[in-house]
Parts: sequence; structure tokens; C-alpha cells
Amino acid sequence: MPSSSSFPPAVLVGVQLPGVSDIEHAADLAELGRLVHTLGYEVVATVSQRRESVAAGTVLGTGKLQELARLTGGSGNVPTGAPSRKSKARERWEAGEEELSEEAAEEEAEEEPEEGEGMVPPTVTPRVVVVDHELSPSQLSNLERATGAQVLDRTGVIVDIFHRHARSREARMQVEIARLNYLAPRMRESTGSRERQQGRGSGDSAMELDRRKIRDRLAELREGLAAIQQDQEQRRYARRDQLRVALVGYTNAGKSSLMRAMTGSEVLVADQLFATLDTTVRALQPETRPRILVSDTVGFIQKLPHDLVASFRSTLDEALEASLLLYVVDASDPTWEAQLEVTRSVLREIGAENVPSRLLFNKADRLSPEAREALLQQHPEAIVLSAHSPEDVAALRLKVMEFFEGSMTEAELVIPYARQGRIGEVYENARVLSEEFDEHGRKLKIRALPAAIAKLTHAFGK
Ligand SMILES: Nc1nc2c(ncn2[C@@H]2O[C@H](COP(=O)(O)OP(=O)(O)OP(=O)(O)O)[C@@H](O)[C@H]2O)c(=O)[nH]1
Ligand SMILES: [Mg+2]
Repeated sequence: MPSSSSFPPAVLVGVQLPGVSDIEHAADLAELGRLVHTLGYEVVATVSQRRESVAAGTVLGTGKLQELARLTGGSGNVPTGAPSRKSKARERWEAGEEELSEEAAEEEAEEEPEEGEGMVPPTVTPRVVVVDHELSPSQLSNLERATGAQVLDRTGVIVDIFHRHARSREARMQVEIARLNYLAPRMRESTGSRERQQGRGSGDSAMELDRRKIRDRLAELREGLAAIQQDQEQRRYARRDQLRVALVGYTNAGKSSLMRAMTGSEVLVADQLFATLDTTVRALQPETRPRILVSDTVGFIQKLPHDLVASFRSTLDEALEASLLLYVVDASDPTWEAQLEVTRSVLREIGAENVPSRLLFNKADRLSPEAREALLQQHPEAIVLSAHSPEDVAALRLKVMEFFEGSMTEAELVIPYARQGRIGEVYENARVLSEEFDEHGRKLKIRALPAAIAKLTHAFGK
């Protein structure tokens, strides 16, 4: 890990809209800070403003913009209209004293708050401005001119992280599709005179392509992706008769840590957002009879760009086809409820809301005994655990096995002596309850999923 001074300094910019509480706003900015940190920047300052809406031209009002420009060493000059007088109602709302009524909001077009909201000036000059809202090309351009710094928006940051973390061919293609979709409309509106339009790493090569080339590239990518996905579908089809459980949840909740602990696999665990972009499937360990497959999946985040959700759909199809979804929640995060709601809504969006599920409150080692108790009171059906505790993971394994027990049935199978070489298939897909030998072969009593019984019966005959 490099020392913090080697990270390029960045300043965060957020607008607190009416209806967003102080706590929610602070959590939003904290999350943006973690995204920016994951991308390799150090957050040295935050500029935040209460506004009725994000300013069409420059996101912030002129006064706040100048404050931002002072931090970054920019001119603060932007082509906006002259600021108008601030209403008394707005002054009170901005001071946090009351809700802003619609009439009061309409009273004036632009406001100009002066107070610094307790901001400590950074000792280094931020070279990057990261805005917690999606920016239009003209907002981006105005902000770059006023601040003299590189400007990124939240979507751009997420797309960049995905770009850096994509490993498999499929994930790389999905991310490239999302990036091109993100860049294309921005390129359309700009006349091409601006450099670094989308900031570091998020579009340098794409900027050289014209729109037609982007379209061609998108078509090529979609075709390539379709071929890969067909392959995957076949593999999933082959696994349809197996017991499958998928770990889903907010980014950084601990899905990969649980995957490691449950399967002994070496999947990447990192205190980063979106460390995992590919689905990994491994058998639950110690192996069960029949064996149970566990999938680790891409994490969710609030305000996930729609294109990214769409491009990761196939990754999430893995979750759709699981018989059991384990919703992993970071119970030590004060915003876990909002995070769980994001997870639920994305899964609803892909049609997975009817898959049976269990709630896992992870990182319980960071909770006080009272907090644990309160969670269980609130969600008696949930499992409270720590991915770092072998006992907790062993108990989870039993719970998962119990869940599948209910969906299995029993059957008899006779394996002719000539086919004894394939006996391993039976042990992998079923639990053998008893066996006898007679003149026809090995007579087995098995317990397995109905689909697995059908397949084995087909393979070996009655
Ligand atoms: N204290 C504590 N830390 C945990 C626990 N589970 C995971 N972590 C930490 O949380 C961070 C994120 O863990 P991951 O397993 O990578 O989380 P993830 O859900 O796979 O995250 P993404 O792949 O980025 O979506 C890592 O630093 C883990 O060490 C736990 O039970 N207790
Ligand atoms: Mg992960």
C-alpha cells in the first residue's frame, strides 16, 4: 500500500437536495469518497451545498463555485447568468431551519451562499474534482473551466473502477459496452474541442473514435458477448440439477470473504468497492452429498448506472438460477438498511425476487452484543455471523444443507456392473443412503433433487 501522499489529491462536490436528510447526504458523500479512494485518489476536501436543484450550468451556485475554485486554484469564472437575490425562506432552509416551500423556491433562480460550512482548507491543491451527480457535457466543461481541474462524475468513477477491476474476457467486454454507452451521448453534444472530457482513464481511447466507430464496436462487442453467454448458458444448463446457492449483496458486504470461507477458494477479498466483477462457482466445503455449489457475484451500489446493471445481467443470471439466495449485509455499516433496499430493488429488477432467500448479517464481530440482539429481534429469521469466524461459517453450512434437504426426494437406482466406472457421478449428485449387490448390479437407495434423480435414472436405468 503506497503512503497516502502518493495518491493524487481530489475534492468531492455534492448538492444536498430537498428531501435528502443530513445523514443520507453525509453517507452519500462518504460512499463517493470510498469510490474515489478505490480509484486511487486521496480525498482532501469536500464542498457541499444545500440547493433546491443541481444548478443547470455549474452544479453549484456561483459563490460555492468560487469557493471550490479557490481550493483548486482555478479562476472561478463560468458563463452563467448574473446571480439574483436570495429569498429569506431560502436562507432559512439553507441554514437547516425549515423546509423550503415551492413558492419560496420559485422566488429566485439562483442563490449564492457564502459560508464555508466549517470546511478545513486542504494543505495540497486538489487536481481532480469529483461530483456526486451525473453531469451533462456542458456542466462538466463549465466546471473544468472554472476549477482548472479535471472533473469526474459519480457514474464516470464507477465505470472507471469497473474498467480497472474487470478481469475475465466477459467482464472486460461488458465494461467496454458500458463505457461506450456512457461516453457516446457526451461525445455527441461536445464539438470535440475539449480534451480529457471524461477524465483520467475513462475515455482516452474512446474519444478518438467517432460515433460510427462506437456503434460498430458496440455491435461487435455485443456479438462477442452473446457467444460467450451462450457458452455460459450451456454450462448453467448442465448445472441445473445441482444444488446452488448464490451470495448477493451490496459492494464490500463480505460476499467474497464468505465465498472463501465456505468453499476454501482463493477468490479476491479486498477492502475496495467492486473488487469482484466476475461470478465464481465453487463447491461448498467440506463437500456435501450431493454437493452444493456456491456462487460469488458482483456487488450492488446505489445510483448504479443503468447501463452497468444491464451489462452485468448475465453475471446476475447466475443468481437468478440459484435455488437459494444469501443476501449478505454489512451489519456494521450504519447505512445497511438502505444498502439492503438497493440489493432488493436490483434483484427485483432482474426478476429474482421470488427466489427463496436468507438474510445474512455479516461482520457481526464488529457489533456489540446489544446490537446483535437488536438485529435478531428485528429479523428473527436472519443469520448473524462473521465471515472471519470458522464456527459461524460451519453453522451457515449446516443451515444451507438444511434448506436443501427439504427439496430432495428419495429413489432407487441400479447400476449395472458394466457401468461401475461411473459410480462417482452418483456420489457427486446424490446422497447414497444404502447399497446392496445382486445379480443385476449395485442397488442404491439415494436422496437427491428430483432433476438429479431424473438424470441419474436416465444415465443408469432403473
Ligand atoms: N470485520 C470483518 N470484516 C469483514 C468480514 N467479512 C468481510 N470483511 C472485510 O470486508 C472487506 C470486503 O470484503 P469482500 O469479501 O471483498 O466483500 P465483497 O462483498 O466481496 O465486495 P465486492 O466484491 O467489492 O462487492 C474486506 O476488507 C474483508 O476483509 C467480517 O465478517 N468481519
Ligand atoms: Mg467480492
